[in-house]
Amino acid sequence: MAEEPETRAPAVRVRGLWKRFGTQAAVAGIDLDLPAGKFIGLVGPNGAGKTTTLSMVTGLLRPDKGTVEVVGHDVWSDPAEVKARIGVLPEGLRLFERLSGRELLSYTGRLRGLPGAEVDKRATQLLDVLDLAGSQHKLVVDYSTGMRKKIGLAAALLHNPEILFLDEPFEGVDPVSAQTIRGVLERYTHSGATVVFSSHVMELVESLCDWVAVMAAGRIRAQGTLAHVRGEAPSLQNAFLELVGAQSRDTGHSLDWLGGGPR
Ligand SMILES: Nc1ncnc2c1ncn2[C@@H]1O[C@H](COP(=O)(O)OP(=O)(O)OP(=O)(O)O)[C@@H](O)[C@H]1O
Repeated sequence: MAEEPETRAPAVRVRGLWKRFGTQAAVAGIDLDLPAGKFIGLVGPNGAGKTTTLSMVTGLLRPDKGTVEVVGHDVWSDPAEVKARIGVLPEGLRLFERLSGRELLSYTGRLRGLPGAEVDKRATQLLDVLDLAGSQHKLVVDYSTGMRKKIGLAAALLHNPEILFLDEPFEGVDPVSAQTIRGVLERYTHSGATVVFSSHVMELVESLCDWVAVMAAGRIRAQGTLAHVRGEAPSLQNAFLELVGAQSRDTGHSLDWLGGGPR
């Protein structure tokens, strides 16, 4: 199927990216061209290399080999330019636990060089939209998993980045909060910004994303528009299982002791 012609420069351009941990290649020489202004899903099974890839793309982990450009700037030779343009919600989000949600946003906004009054205005709006206004004076250490994701998202959005990278943003989030996060992200991409997020949840990716990259065992198995990656398969889930070679996997026949029979 023909891809739509892309007029804007890619949001992310990755060439020959490698990362090894000991003898294992977590990311094995990948190339990626992520278009600007799209809602992009990076999908793959556990251990595929999604977090390692996102960490290298956002300047959190140094690659062994390869290059990453974000909106035309090299992540490793031009880090300040890149970091000013991106927002990141990393995996295993580390936050300043002894600050309240409101203080965390004030601190983040000032680190980003925003004027105090603007930080206050944006923080109030984000806390409100993300349904955290009632907990804004609570310490982050006392936040639930979903609240931590939401305050992390608010901190990542505060400086109005061009690209937002989110590692499993919906994990541990209840359906109401997920809907709220989804609304914020949809509004953000409709204004021309780019979202790149990792997930295992195919239904979610299928309903949110217009562009998908499928990763397995450290390699990119497919990338392109949702329709292109789905191909003839009835759903993204089916296409994904085929791409990662999971269709024929033993689904537990060897566990003949499990369930009925003697205990
Ligand atoms: N710091 C590390 N030290 C050693 N091995 C690592 C490290 N980080 C990742 N790995 C290994 O690299 C591989 C890719 O891990 P990664 O976390 O990138 O996968 P993932 O696709 O994000 O997985 P998941 O969906 O389970 O979070 C895994 O086999 C993992 O064990």
